[in-house]
Amino acid sequence: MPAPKSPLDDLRREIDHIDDAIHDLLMRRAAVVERIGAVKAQLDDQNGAVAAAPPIFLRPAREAVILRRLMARHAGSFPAAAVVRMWREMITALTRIQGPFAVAVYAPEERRGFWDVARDHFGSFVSMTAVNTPAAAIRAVSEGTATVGVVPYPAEDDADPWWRFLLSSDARTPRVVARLPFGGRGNARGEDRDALAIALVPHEPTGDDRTLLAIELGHDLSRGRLKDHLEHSGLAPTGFCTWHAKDPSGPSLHLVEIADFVDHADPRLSAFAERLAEIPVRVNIVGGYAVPLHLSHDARKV
Ligand SMILES: C=C(O[C@@H]1C=C(C(=O)O)C=C[C@H]1O)C(=O)O
Repeated sequence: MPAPKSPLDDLRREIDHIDDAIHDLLMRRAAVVERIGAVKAQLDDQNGAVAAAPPIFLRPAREAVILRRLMARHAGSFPAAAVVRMWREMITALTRIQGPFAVAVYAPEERRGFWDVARDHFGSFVSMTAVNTPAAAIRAVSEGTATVGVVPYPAEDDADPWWRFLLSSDARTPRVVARLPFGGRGNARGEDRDALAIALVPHEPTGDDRTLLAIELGHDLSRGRLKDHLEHSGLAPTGFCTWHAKDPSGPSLHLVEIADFVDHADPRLSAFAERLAEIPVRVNIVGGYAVPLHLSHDARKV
């Protein structure tokens, strides 16, 4: 006599069908990503990319737009933060089928939190190396041994800020391209501040962005005045870090975060330079990032 049917059997069969459908879609998505990779490599060739430099397939802005769009339609009991984690694992896994991908993370013994947020963002199967200084992460990206570097979000008290090394407009100087975590810290260890991802890809707009400007001033100027000049030029600052070479009254370098996407052609930058006509000024776009998601579900708050 056949065993009586358990009420679980039908439901589990339904799960098996759903899993097949999800799996089919994942395989289909991989095939489309491969086609996108081929188009990107072709475009890179047409744009005369340096032949010796392998194409970089990562597009952090597109990734942010994908996740924002999904979170806007998300409903039901599936935790939103878990959806983001699954997509993050998938996106890097698929970017890796387009071409090489490796991450260099500033994660010395006592700062393991950066390793965790990098792993949450780039997935658990990507090649990831811990380095002991942010400068080493920058070097790895610049030399091509890493596709992405993960460095601490700048802080006011940094004695030797890493962002000073991103001032060159040379094609091998990495740009800031993302802020981590993008979908909440989850169970990442430590209370480290956020991290920034750097890579040799352009800073692209997503519709909700921050831009990091490095402003070199020939004479010292108070932060209040600098802030006024920026605001009057339409560039609303949301954060400041200042670095003085040696002499506090001499030239200073400011890293200013602007609450918008800004590129070199932005008329607000020329308006700003005009306002500062009497002071030698050099503005460098260090990159920027898509504003991270604000998810109500975070493991720490449960
Ligand atoms: C597929 C692409 O390449 C990468 C993979 C993405 C994805 O899996 O959706 C998104 C952006 C890129 O980092 C793309 O550029 O669209």
